[in-house]
Amino acid sequence: MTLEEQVRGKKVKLHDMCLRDGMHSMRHQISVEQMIDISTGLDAAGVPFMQVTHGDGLGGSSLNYGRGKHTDQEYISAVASRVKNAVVSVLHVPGIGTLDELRMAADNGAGCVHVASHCTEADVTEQHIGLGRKLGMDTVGFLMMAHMTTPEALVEQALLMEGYGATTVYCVDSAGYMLPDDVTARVGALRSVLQAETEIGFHGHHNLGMGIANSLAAIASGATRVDGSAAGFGAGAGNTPLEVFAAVCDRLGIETGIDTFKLMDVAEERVLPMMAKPPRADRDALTLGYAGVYSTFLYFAKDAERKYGLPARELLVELGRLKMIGGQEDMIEDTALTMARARGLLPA
Ligand SMILES: C[C@H](O)CC(=O)C(=O)O
Ligand SMILES: [Mn+2]
Repeated sequence: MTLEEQVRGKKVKLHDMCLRDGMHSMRHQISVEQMIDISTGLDAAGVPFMQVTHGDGLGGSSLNYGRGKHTDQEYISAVASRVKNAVVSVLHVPGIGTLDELRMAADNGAGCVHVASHCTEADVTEQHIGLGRKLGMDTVGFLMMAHMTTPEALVEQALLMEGYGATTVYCVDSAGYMLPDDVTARVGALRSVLQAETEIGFHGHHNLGMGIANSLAAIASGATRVDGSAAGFGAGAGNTPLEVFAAVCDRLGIETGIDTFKLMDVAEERVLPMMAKPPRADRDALTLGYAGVYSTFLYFAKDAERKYGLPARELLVELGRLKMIGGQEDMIEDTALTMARARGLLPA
């Protein structure tokens, strides 16, 4: 079967990430006014879900991850009180965010939660998925850095999340490392084992320029939810550019319910002007995808380059070799210092 034959007529829910994943590229400094401008535009374009929080999710505003311009509560309440149809979602990483913060998000109008863990650590999500369900939220298990484990092992983790109550489970290509066959293997494995009523999602990064191709592979393998960002605004080289993906879906007969021209206008007129630096696969962002490194490490590595004269690309390759994962942001500085000292860039 051709790809078109595999996907034509499928119904897919697109989820915009520019106001959450894009936070990484803005060092978490998006203003409430920008949030309102963009979220109301996305809503009018018919985007069914949009995510709003600090880039690292609820409670992310900290020394380790970077302080946010506003609190999560300010962002969530501002957006949720203005959008008419879209569901406002939050990212929630147990250990960064607390159960109280999840309650706060629901109280302020968030209707969906992505409960995230590293792809081999789903057991930390039990209480949080349970609370999401109890609060009546659309509760999603979000398995990050999914390239670091096998399809079979990913299925085991997804089964845990499903058992805790997640009604959707995501395969997350946090590093933008996967190629379409990697996505097909993982999403296909999830689809063949999880219950029929459990939805499968895919969240891509565009570090190797594969966001669109990988999202199509996910749909062909059974995913019904796909994340992307207007104007591609996300960590690393950005997420799957949502307006481009919506246009591709139109061409292939995939039903998204989105007004593609309106979404293009939001990307062009509201998101693009906000970006200090539009994400692109420069040599550092490309290295994330090439070496399988967490996309959110990009700006930390660029900071280390400025401070110590250590090429960001070389630091990222080392972080990949050390298999550093989300939550180990403090180790970026540590590794940079070790490398800089070893190279005589700093006193021993
Ligand atoms: C905290 C990360 O930005 C979550 C995410 O979007 C990813 O893993 O990708
Ligand atoms: Mn992401």
